[in-house]
Amino acid sequence: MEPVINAHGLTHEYPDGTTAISEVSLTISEGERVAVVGANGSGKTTLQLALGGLIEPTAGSVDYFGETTDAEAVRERLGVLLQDPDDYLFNTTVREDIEYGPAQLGQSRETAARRVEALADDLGLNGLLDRPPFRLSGGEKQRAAVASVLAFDPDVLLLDEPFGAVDATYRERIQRRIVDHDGAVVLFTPSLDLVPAIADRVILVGQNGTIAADGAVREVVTDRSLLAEQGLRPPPTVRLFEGIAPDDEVPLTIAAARQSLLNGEF
Ligand SMILES: Nc1ncnc2c1ncn2[C@@H]1O[C@H](COP(=O)(O)OP(=O)(O)OP(=O)(O)O)[C@@H](O)[C@H]1O
Repeated sequence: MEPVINAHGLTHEYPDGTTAISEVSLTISEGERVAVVGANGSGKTTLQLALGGLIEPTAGSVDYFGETTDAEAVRERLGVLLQDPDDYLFNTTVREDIEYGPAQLGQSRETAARRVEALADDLGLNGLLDRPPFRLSGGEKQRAAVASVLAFDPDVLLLDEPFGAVDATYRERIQRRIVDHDGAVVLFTPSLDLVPAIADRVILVGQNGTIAADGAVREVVTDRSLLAEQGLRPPPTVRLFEGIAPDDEVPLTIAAARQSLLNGEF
């Protein structure tokens, strides 16, 4: 698989002297779904900003799509969703916010309108499209921000906690959109709970902004001592089946756990 992001020795120190990430090297390949997980303050957001080309790291570099090119040159292929939805919603109406990406990319009005309509249907934004974004609730704003990033169908999604404020219905829909996305997805989250349902690979950011682990989901989420060292806990099914199912068989999602119980496997 072609690399879509290649980071070499990324280190970032904020002006007050805090080193937020330290010597991070990683490759994300085409079509991969990766969760970057770490405790609060471990450096996930800083890493996202550096990978998305939104900060200039103190040291190291990032290149994209197998070429030595910077984020500016590939801006329209990267969909970066930051923690605060207000960073995305700056037009007069929600509709204009969602149409903004496709319009910037020169897509036709019809194509943009079709994508807006499909996203609005799926993410429950239909009744909200003509409202100013500041008149939305927290969860509605988050859904609108997710829609605005998905609207231009980027080759790489870098998503910081896209469902923190969102209820169960829309959490599932956003989850499905992420899983069905054709390009690469990198999800930044402080919790492993939803990770097995979304990602194939987990990168653990240690408390000092270095990479503590990088591997297949099962391998990382069943390593209890490693997770405890990083202030994290395994997903619910791994905790539930501890001592009941071996690590190489333990169901990693609620759906898989239910199926294995129905089958009388454990
Ligand atoms: N603008 C800033 N100036 C100085 N230090 C900062 C700044 N932003 C973040 N930090 C510090 O850098 C470190 C990493 O922060 P970062 O926001 O990247 O962590 P995070 O893993 O995203 O945390 P959370 O899960 O709480 O969102 C923390 O120690 C934080 O206090």
